[in-house]
Formats: sequence, structure tokens, C-alpha cells
Amino acid sequence: MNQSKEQRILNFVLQNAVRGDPCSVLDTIDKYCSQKEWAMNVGDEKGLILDKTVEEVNPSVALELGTYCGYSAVRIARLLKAGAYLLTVEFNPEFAAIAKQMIEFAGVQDKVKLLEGPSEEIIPQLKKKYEVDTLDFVFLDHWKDRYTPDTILLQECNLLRKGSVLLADNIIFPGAPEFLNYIRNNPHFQCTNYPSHLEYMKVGDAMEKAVFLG
Ligand SMILES: O=C(NCCCCc1cc2ccncc2s1)c1cc(-c2ccc(F)cc2)cc(O)c1O
Ligand SMILES: [Mg+2]
Repeated sequence: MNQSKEQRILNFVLQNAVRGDPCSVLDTIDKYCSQKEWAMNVGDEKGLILDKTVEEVNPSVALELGTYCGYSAVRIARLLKAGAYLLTVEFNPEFAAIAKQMIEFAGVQDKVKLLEGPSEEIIPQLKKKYEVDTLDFVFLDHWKDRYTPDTILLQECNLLRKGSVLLADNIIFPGAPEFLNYIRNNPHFQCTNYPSHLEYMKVGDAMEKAVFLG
């Protein structure tokens, strides 16, 4: 049975990156996906916007929706302070298995909890089953038509507090027009747009930051 693209990305990391060095894992994935096979990691350019936002928020508890191969989970976890952690949600079991190995190779496994399942099932479990009080930071990078319903669900489950920061990928490409309309017209959120490019391509993309005002 020939390998998946995601398995090829992981193997390239296992053979070329430095175990326990998150930056070398990120650089190696970016090298593979820009030179050999494109993949939907947030990438190096939008990754810098993610880095700056995580450093600014300095979250104790972070949530990521859409783990994929674990690139952004490693990217976020490497910046977390002692005792802080990231919950990352992936519904595709193959992707989750790859991400688990990627996260462990990078050495950030103690800061990352990988949850398998659809976001609409996991989000309502965060308080009781995963002992979350509120979320300081949420990275939305899953199905673009789930950004709005899941943002509503986070509010309904009282998982956001005044100052919680949402950062959404792919605002332009593939695009999340319904989310953009929802969040920019919602008086409970203060939005900022960060123009960039689609990972590894010259195509325009953007990220949207939305601060919950309570
Ligand atoms: O679909 C994208 N990302 C979501 C994958 C869906 C994974 C999910 C995770 C999860 C967890 C929990 N519940 C439900 C779900 S669904 C995505 C696609 C492109 C792209 C860009 C140009 C193309 F030509 C083709 C694709 C670029 C990106 O940066 C992306 O993030
Ligand atoms: Mg994305």
C-alpha cells in the first residue's frame, strides 16, 4: 500500500530534522512542502503572524481546531511558558496518528494534548472532560464552514473570557466569507486583518484576529 503524502512528510522529518528541536522540525516541513509536495500547513509566512499572536497573548490554555500533521501545534507549543498547554483537535485518524509522532519527535508532547474527533463534539466536553475553565487563545484552521458555528459554540459553552483571542487561518483562500461577515459585524469581537499569502504559494491569503470583549 503506497504511503500517504502526510506519511512522506513525517518520514522526511524523522530522517532530516533534529529530534527534540521544534524549529528544525518546522524548517524541515517547510522545506519539504515548498520544494517537493505542497501541504496545508500554516507555513512559514503565516506562521510568523501566528508566532507574534501567541507571544502577545502568552496563553496558559490554548485550543487549536485542525491539527493536520502537527505543524502549527509544534509552532504554538514551542512558544508556551512552563505549565501552559495546547489542546489540538483533529477528526481524521490518519492525520492524528501522523501529528502525534510529529509532536513527539519535536519534543513538545508534554505541552500538547491531541484530541481526536469532530470539533462540535469535543468543544462541549472541554470543561467537564478536559478540565478547561476558559481558553486564552484559539487557532481556527479546520473546515472553513465550521469557523462560525464553532465560534458560537465556544461562546455558548462559556469557554471565552474578556480578552480571549481567536486567530483564523485562510480568510481569503480557501476563504471563510461567512465567518468574516459574522465576526466583523459582532459587537462582542474586536477584529484585525493580517494580509499574507497561502502557504508555499504566491496566492493571496490572510489571517483574522478577533479579541472577545465579553
Ligand atoms: O481545508 C483546510 N483545512 C482544514 C482541513 C480539515 C480538517 C479538519 C479538522 C477538524 C477537526 C475537528 N473537527 C472538524 C475538522 S475538519 C485548508 C485548505 C487549504 C487549501 C488551500 C488551497 C488549495 F488549493 C486547497 C486547500 C489551505 C489551508 O491552510 C487549510 O487549512
Ligand atoms: Mg489553514
